[in-house]
Amino acid sequence: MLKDTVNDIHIQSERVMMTPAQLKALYPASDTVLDSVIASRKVISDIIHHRDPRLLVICGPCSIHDEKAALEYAKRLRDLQVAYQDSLYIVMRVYFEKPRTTVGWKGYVNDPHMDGTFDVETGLKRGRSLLLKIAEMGLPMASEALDPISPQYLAELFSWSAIGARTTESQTHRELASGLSMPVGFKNGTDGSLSTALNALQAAASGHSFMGINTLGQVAVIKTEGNPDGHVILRGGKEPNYSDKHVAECEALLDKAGVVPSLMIDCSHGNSNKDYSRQPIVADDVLAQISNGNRSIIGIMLESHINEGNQPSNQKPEDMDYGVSITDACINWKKTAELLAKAHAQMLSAIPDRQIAAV
Ligand SMILES: O=C[C@H](O)[C@H](O)COP(=O)(O)O
Ligand SMILES: C=C(OP(=O)(O)O)C(=O)O
Repeated sequence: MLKDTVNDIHIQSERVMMTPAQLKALYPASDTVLDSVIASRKVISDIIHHRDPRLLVICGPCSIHDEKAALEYAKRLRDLQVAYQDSLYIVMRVYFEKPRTTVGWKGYVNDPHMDGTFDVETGLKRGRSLLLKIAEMGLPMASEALDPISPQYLAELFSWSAIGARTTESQTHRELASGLSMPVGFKNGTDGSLSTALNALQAAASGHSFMGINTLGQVAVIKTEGNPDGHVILRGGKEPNYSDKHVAECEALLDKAGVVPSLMIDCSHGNSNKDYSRQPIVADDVLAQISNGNRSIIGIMLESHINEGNQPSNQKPEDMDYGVSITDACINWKKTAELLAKAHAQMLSAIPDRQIAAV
């Protein structure tokens, strides 16, 4: 075949995929699962709007690469979710799509075999099947909305989403967030810029019209209503930004913009200086702020796995250590359980003071 010298000159190949509707038919969600997703999105919205005084905890591996380990982690987390439900609302990070600073493995959907074969359709199938298994345990799940097409395949099973530090400034992601069915947190920029997240929050609260796909896989103009459950996530940048001084600065900006004074602190990434072992230090500081009367902090994020640290992603799956992250380093299960037990105790004492009127 003659190579077209005008169009697609940098495209090597294309593969037509099954539609979102076909994937959903292959891996259908039961009414019980869908009801629990609806209920958990409502709880999270209530926390963001200060109608529920509990602390939202988005906790789990930096990325999913192994179904067995993900399910074992989910079972353990579900036990703590039930045990601490009076004080914490625990949601598992089930991150299938990874943004990269330059290049690297882009996640379970993009390359599920981790060998550069980019078997996206298998990634979506495995992803949806795993989400259903975790949802059936009754554990709500969180993701990063990175690819603008994949939500049609997977988003109905997520209760919370993040727009990441590398995409908060992107119009595509703001439009996407404006139409997502769950609450969305916007990270500050990788350089620490708060205005990036604040602008995103405001942009996504508005309705937009943009090109996307529908559930039948057809290209469509999507008209959205705007997402009323946006909030900022402080994740640090050139320096950490979780201290009371940084929180006060963010509160002042939210106040000036007339938006709901709700923010989450990511204890990892720039806030831990990318040293996973610092996450409990950040969490301690945040919990102390809450104990001292802070009202705007509605949640924390933790990168946690069964075993600590991380390992290279370019090994054969059989050579990989079980339950160890292949992207950012994570705290292990023991540290996670200790941290959540402490958070539970501190939030139980703080909750009576957090019973403030709806915003
Ligand atoms: O949370 C994960 C990482 O911080 C993010 O995907 C960027 O990773 P990278 O800098 O290793 O590419
Ligand atoms: C990529 C992530 O975070 P950030 O956008 O803050 O780097 C993440 O939470 O996985």
